[in-house]
Amino acid sequence: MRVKICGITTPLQAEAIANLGATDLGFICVPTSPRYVTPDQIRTVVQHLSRSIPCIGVFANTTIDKICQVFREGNLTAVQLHSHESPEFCQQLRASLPTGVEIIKAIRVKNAAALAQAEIYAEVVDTLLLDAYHPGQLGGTGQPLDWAALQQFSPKCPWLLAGGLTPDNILDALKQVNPTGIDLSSGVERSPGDKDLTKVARLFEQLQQLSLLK
Ligand SMILES: O=C(O)c1ccccc1NCC(=O)[C@H](O)[C@H](O)COP(=O)(O)O
Repeated sequence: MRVKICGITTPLQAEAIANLGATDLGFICVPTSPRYVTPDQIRTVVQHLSRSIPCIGVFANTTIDKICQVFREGNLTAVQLHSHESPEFCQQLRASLPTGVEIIKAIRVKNAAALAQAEIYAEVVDTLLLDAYHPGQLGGTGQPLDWAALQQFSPKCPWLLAGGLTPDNILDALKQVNPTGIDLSSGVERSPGDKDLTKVARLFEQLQQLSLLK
């Protein structure tokens, strides 16, 4: 299973989290976030990783030019769009990024209509990410989704479950929902941007238990 740990800010934590089993690292490129990292900071983290692992930049309310600039300068490998980007925006971004770069579209699930909207994006992006809707925060909210309402969600492309996942609730979530992967941020933190390696380790212990059960 794909396990993306998002809101990475330091080389030491990135390396430790990759070694614990994360398949992807997420970097918040949204200046208003407490987890914001500059392209220089991302590049430093990426350069210090002892092995290559997908590094995803998370963007919101910005332009294609800016995304492409940060993508290049940060040495990123994929892009996650976390705001109101239209399907046309996703297509234009695809044409502007190097061939093969993964585009992930986050859908903040406010109601059933959001799930229907997700099906439209599944035609133009590589991967979907379902996150919690919060009126005042774009992401990293710690709010779980209604997992029971996602049992039938089966888009045409791979998808990641996000929103308020923790080492304590991950097994419960994955018993109800069957995503391609998961994304965690605040559930494995001490404070915004400061990951708690003990919680990350416990997450992977829990996931190990799940693979033994399956
Ligand atoms: O994490 C942020 O601060 C953030 C700010 C602006 C846009 C997106 C942001 N995070 C995106 C993520 O992919 C988070 O991992 C996702 O929202 C889940 O967060 P959490 O509920 O804390 O696990």
